[in-house]
Amino acid sequence: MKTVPKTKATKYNSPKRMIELSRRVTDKLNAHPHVQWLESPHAQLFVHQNFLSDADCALLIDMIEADSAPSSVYETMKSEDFRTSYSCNVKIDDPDIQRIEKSIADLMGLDNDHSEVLQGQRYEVGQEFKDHHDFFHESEQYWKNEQPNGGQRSWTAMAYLNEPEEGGATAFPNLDYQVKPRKGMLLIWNNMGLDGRPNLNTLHAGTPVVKGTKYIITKWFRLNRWHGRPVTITV
Ligand SMILES: O=C(O)CCC(=O)C(=O)O
Ligand SMILES: [Fe+2]
Repeated sequence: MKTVPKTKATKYNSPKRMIELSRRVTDKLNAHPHVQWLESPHAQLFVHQNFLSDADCALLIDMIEADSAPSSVYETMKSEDFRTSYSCNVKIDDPDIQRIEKSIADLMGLDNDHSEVLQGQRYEVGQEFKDHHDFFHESEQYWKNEQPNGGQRSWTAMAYLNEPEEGGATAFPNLDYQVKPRKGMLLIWNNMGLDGRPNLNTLHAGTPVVKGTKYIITKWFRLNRWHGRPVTITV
């Protein structure tokens, strides 16, 4: 696996604890009858084809749509120009959201309070999320702020809420994988390598939607407890 140059091991990125997490999650997922391992020597990726019910997909889409109304919205990443989709943090105190969040954390054997607030995204035709890593690049300025706020991102879970008519696949260029959106499907991967350090081969993109609309939810887990609260912007 291709990993980043060695940085100092701290409680915010501890490779030892990342390796423990990796074992815990892979054991849990490998034992699950409906989870498939997407075989790759370069990264740990899994898929659950039928994770979310149609009703849950519908209520999540409704929530993403409602959030785009000109009222009070949560917004964190809109400023990143490589991400042209519309994104929102869903209502964290909604009982359905809490149930869905818990079901993802339970499936993976991870603590829900180590994950960031569930994020919803809508991509219209032409919108995309260009090549990026979900882990934090520890040489960047933002890493200082993220350290006490849960530390490094460990695992990602993302679910497709619908199927755009064309385009919108999630591409992993270093792994030669393109995952085509399927309604209710959950895609899970480890952002760390087998050495417990950020794995550059997890580079991925939400490719442009060609026809239709794409809706997803993403959940990023941290090594430690996440204390972040979304910033509220009133439009
Ligand atoms: O839209 C996609 O397929 C990828 C989304 C993604 O990479 C993310 O939310 O971190
Ligand atoms: Fe991502």
